[in-house]
Parts: sequence; C-alpha cells; structure tokens
Amino acid sequence: MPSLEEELFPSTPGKFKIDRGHNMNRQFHRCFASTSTMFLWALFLIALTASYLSFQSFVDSGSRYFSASWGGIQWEKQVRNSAQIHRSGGMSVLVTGAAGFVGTHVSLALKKRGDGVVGLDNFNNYYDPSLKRARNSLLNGHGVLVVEGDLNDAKLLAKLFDVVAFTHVMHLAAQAGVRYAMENPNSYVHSNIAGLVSLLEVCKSANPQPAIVWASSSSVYGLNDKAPFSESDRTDQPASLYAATKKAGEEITHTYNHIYGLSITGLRFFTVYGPWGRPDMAYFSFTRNILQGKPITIYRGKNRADLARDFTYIDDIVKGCLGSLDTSGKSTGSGGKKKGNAPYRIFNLGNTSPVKVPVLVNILESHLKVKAKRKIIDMPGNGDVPFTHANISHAQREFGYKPTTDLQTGLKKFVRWYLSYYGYNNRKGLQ
Ligand SMILES: O=C(O)[C@H]1O[C@H](OP(=O)(O)OP(=O)(O)OC[C@H]2O[C@@H](n3ccc(=O)[nH]c3=O)[C@H](O)[C@@H]2O)[C@H](O)[C@@H](O)[C@H]1O
Repeated sequence: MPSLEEELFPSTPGKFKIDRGHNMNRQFHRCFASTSTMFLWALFLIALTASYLSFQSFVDSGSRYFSASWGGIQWEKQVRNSAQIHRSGGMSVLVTGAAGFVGTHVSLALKKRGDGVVGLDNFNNYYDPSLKRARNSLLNGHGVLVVEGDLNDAKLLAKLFDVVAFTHVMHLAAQAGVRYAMENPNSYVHSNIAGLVSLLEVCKSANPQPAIVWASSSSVYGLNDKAPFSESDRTDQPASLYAATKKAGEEITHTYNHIYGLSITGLRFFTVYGPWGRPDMAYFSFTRNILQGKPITIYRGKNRADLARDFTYIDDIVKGCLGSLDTSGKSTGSGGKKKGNAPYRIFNLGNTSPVKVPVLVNILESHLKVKAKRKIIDMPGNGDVPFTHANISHAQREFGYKPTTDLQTGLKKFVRWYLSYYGYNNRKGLQ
C-alpha cells in the first residue's frame, strides 16, 4: 500500500489515484494537505516572480553605471572638482573629444590658465586607443577628468549639464580623416551629424545655455580653387563624405543659433599637426614608416602636380580655440526658448603658407636623419583635394589670431615628441 507522501507526491504521474472508499478523516487530511501545498507553491511562485522583477529593475537602473562607468555621488563630485574655476572671470568648459589630439591640448591650456574643464570622449578605436589613454593620463595629472561616453548618449549629456552649469562647450569630438570616409561612412554620420545634434539638443535646453565653439574643417572648401580660401567663398562642392558632414554641421549649428539663440562659433582647422598628434595623418605615418625603413606613398595631383597643405601647428590652433572661446559672446535662450539673437561665427584657423607634400617629407628626413623610401602615385579618387590655403584675416581681426610656427620648427617639435614617446627602438633594423 502506498504511503500518504507517495500518494501526494507520486514519483510517476500514473501512480496518483483517487481512492473514493477512504474515510472522512483521511479525505480531510488529503484535502488540507493538498490545499496547503498549493498555497506553499503559490507563495513560492510569487516570491520567485517578485525577486526576478526586482533583480531586473536593479540591473536596468544599474546597467549604465556598469557599462558606461558614470553616475553616483562620488562621480558627480569628481565632475564638479574638474569644472571648478580658479581665476576671476574664468569659464567652465565641457570639452568633447578631450582625449583626442586637439582636445588634449585645448583642455590643458584651459586648465593651466585657471578655467574649469570637464572632458568627454568615447575612446573609440579609429586609431590606437592606447595613445588616447596616454593623453588621458596626462590630462588626469593636470586635474582634468575625462568622462568616458558617447555624444549620442543624451542621458549622460543631460546629467553632465545637471551637475555643472557649463558656460562654454568646446566641441571637438568627431570622426576625422578624409579618406577613411569611403571605408566607414556610417561612423561619420554617427559622430559628425547625429552626435552633433544630440549635443545641440542638450545645450539648447540647458539653463543657462552655454556658448558653443566647434571644429569644422578646411575640407568644406572642397573643389573651390580660389586661393587663399576665405570664409565667404563657396563651400557647396565637398570632395569627401567627411567634408560633407562638416559642411552639414555648419548648417545644423546655424539652425540652432537661429531657432534657440545658441552662440555658435565654427572653426575651419587646416591640417593640424604636432606632438600627441593623430597616427592616421600623413606627417605621423610617414615618420613611423621612415624610421622603420618602410616605403611611404606620396600622392600626386593632375598633370603630375604636387599636392600642398596649409599645415598648421597645434599651439597656433590652441590659441585660436581660446581666442574663440573668449570672444564667443553669450547664448540668449534658456530652457529651449530663444530670447534674442546670438552670435553665429565661422573662422579659418590655418597657417597661411601651403607646403608641398614632398617638401614635408624632406623636412622629416632632415629631422630624422633617415632617407625616406618614396613611392609616388597619382592621387586616387578618395576625397583628397589638391591644395589648401587659409585666409585668416577674419580671425586676426576678431581675436588677434596670428600663427607663429612654421612647418620646419613644428615638425622638429613633433619628431622630438615622437622619439621620446615611442623610443628609439623604432630605428632598429635600419642601415
Ligand atoms: O584640414 C582638414 O580639415 C583636414 O586635415 C587633415 O586631412 P588632410 O589634409 O588630408 O591631412 P593628411 O591625411 O595628413 O594628408 C596630408 C597630405 O598628405 C597626402 N598624403 C596622405 C597620405 C598618404 O599616404 N600620402 C599622401 O601623399 C594627402 O593627399 C594630403 O595632401 C585631417 O586628417 C582631416 O581630419 C581634416 O581635419
């Protein structure tokens, strides 16, 4: 005869059978036992569901802290400290792309003169992220916090503006590079269009609204052949998707200036170079290849003409950025409402003296004391333009912009930095 336990919890489904001939006592017992078991099961299921739901909500609310590493009282304190102003009349600046080449130099210069600086950077792997991490360490050593996050993370941007009433935004985060746009077009849309709009949305709603200075590019002149390039020249013939997204940025920022009263300054940078630079740029990759004994490819334009660039040294660009911030004027709106017209400006920041690419290589050879293995090919149709040449009189008038470093001097400083950063080991194996 099966035991009660066996009857209630049969080991196989077929074992459980109802015996109608049992006495009332046993019926009552069975009934009671089965009700209480069901009750216990129900309780167990409710508890299981409740704990699952609360775990889910914990994971949801906490995920941004785990994945994006921002938020919390301690983090807010660090952000406030970094934004602290240490001079009278100083500004608190959100620098996007702070671990980038120009971003690092501008952040350091602002911090050194007593302004508050908070950096934002997504540390993407467009080029060696360890260089960005090294720049980040340099910034941390000077009291600049760089928050790791993407421009498209609207919650993060809003949080930053909750914590600090930024007076200015120096927007340098972007997908750079002219030729890479053919390989990865969407990254240009993600950063230079969607990211820009995401940032402007937060800035327009901020109270007070910050003034915005941002990096456009000399590439917007595209196929324009009137030299030198002036801000009023046509910019409706871009030669690359990169240029097109920068041109779109100029139009988009104009809209936000017009509708919301944001003060906007766009800076058209001309081929910026120097210490802590970008490894994807020609002067940097040529240096690496020359030291490693590898060939370098030099592009040549129509009718075998050399290409030329108005190479601009980083310290001159930094002066231009700070001059722009200092003269930006105020945004007029607040909380998404325009209260009057605000400045909308565009400046060329170049060097005013284009240098042919083969001459750049001559200078590198003399500083490195190594001969380059030159491979000269016709310029592929990849977005390059034959030459750039800045007219800087507008920036000169507005804030006294005056570049002072020629390519010979600037590349000497770059080579010195390159060798100290990467060491002389790169020269191993050379004759
Ligand atoms: O002013 C800008 O707005 C842009 O400047 C920069 O673009 P570019 O002026 O194209 O600089 P960079 O690549 O150093 O090529 C320099 C020269 O070397 C030639 N070049 C290049 C590579 C190569 O292998 N061979 C070669 O001859 C090449 O044909 C060119 O003539 C920034 O990268 C860009 O992000 C943007 O900021």
